[in-house]
Amino acid sequence: MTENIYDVTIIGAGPVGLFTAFYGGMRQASVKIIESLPHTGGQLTALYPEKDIYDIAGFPKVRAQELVDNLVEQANLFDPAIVLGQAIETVERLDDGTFKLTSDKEVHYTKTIIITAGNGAFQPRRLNVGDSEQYEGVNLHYHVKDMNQYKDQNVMLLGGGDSAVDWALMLEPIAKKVTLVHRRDKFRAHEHSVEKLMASNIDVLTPFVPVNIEGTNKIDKVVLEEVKGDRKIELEVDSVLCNYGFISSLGPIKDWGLEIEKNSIVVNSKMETNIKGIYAAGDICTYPGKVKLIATGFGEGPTAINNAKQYIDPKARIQPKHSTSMELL
Ligand SMILES: Cc1cc2nc3c(=O)[nH]c(=O)nc-3n(C[C@H](O)[C@H](O)[C@H](O)COP(=O)(O)OP(=O)(O)OC[C@H]3O[C@@H](n4cnc5c(N)ncnc54)[C@H](O)[C@@H]3O)c2cc1C
Repeated sequence: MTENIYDVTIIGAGPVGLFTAFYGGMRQASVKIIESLPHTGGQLTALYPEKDIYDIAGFPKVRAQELVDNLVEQANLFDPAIVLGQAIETVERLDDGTFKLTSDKEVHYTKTIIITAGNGAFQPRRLNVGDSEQYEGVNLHYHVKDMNQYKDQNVMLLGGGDSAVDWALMLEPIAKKVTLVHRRDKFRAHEHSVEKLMASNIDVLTPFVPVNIEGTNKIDKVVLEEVKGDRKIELEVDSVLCNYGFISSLGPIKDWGLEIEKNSIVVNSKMETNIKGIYAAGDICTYPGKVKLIATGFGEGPTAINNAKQYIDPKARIQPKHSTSMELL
């Protein structure tokens, strides 16, 4: 079993988790990173992939998803194990001092843990209309895994943010027909995308909400109702893509015995929590003067790694060698 015990397991593959994974590799730790969503990137990918960020050191401007792609490329220099689609639920310290982490699907063994869980595990906000739950993964989806799955289909998208509008635009050339339904006349998405939407062949239905779905083995029909009106529309669909955003919750991590203050994990200047061997960094952690920014998390991750390294091997230096002295490839 020893080969399955990682030096560091990072919970959460947001920007801070990804950079922490890179840094762990640079300090020659074996690293596993576990994320509840089916993709990396945390808030950047889930909430604002197309927005430009201006306060990342060295980047006058960078698109959120581009920053995530770069962080993944940087982390992959050291080949960390990346586990997607698993929310970590419980932790147990074993007799030899290592930890056993249990997700909703698997167990993981590790010498140290760095929690970079942001606001907690992200889950898509669900449709909750009729018995919609039974169609999840059949023809009701919350993520696009493969655009070609929608080839020549009648696709209905629900939502008014960037994800809904961007996916509608991307699916338009592939699907037979795309309908976008939003409960308000005004879209929250980027102005430029909304302009493109209005000039496209996408059927935009506002202000409408789905009130019922009909089908047997899959959703065949969606019933829409006008908000504050009495118009009803029934539309036949092949697939429904719901983009109502995400909800996040610290969930079971709250019960691990960690010191929690206002939904954040209390750490000291070494990023240590009150449980030896467990560290926290990024939006999830708090200490006097903490600010929740990507830039601060990018400093906290390396601090956590350097101290975790010394926890595993008391002879290891906290102060790392400079990356410029590393020979890569
Ligand atoms: C609209 C918007 C604009 C922003 N603009 C800026 C900006 O311009 N500059 C800036 O510095 N900051 C900005 N921020 C804030 C920035 O996004 C956060 O500070 C940053 O995402 C924090 O990174 P993180 O890695 O700590 O957490 P997150 O990005 O929240 O990632 C945490 C990840 O951990 C996962 N996770 C949580 N719990 C578990 C679990 N139990 N098991 C497995 N996985 C788990 C979550 O699913 C999530 O993917 C913005 C935020 C928003 C919403």
